[in-house]
Amino acid sequence: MDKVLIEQLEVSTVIGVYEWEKQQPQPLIIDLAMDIDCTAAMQSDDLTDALDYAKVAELVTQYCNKEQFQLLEKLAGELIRLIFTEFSVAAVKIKIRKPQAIENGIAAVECFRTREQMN
Ligand SMILES: Nc1nc2c(c(=O)[nH]1)N=C([C@H](O)[C@@H](O)CO)CN2
Repeated sequence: MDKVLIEQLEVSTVIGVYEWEKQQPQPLIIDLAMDIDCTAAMQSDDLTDALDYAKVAELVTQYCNKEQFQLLEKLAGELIRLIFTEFSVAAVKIKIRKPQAIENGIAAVECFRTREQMN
């Protein structure tokens, strides 16, 4: 299966379990890998036959700006659901890094779901 990727997308969102984390946004870095058949775009050279990664990046950024969750896992699941709703992709892998979470490393979650698994 072909993939369209977005790597190291920087977003800002209110996220965290603790009260101090709920007071202001913090940065997250998101990697996305979306399974999609690129045959039509290969043949036509037309963006309307492709998954427009700029539109996915804009949607994800805007969603993070306005929503608020406690866990990275919840945000990952909601972003996967949103991408399946808006775009014709067969599967999504998402990795969300939270650079400010731990002092001496970078915490992250990585989730993969097919469209069938989300139905
Ligand atoms: N698996 C997870 N563990 C933790 C999360 C999370 O979202 N998923 N979040 C926190 C806190 O919000 C932490 O980032 C504060 O530093 C702790 N563990």
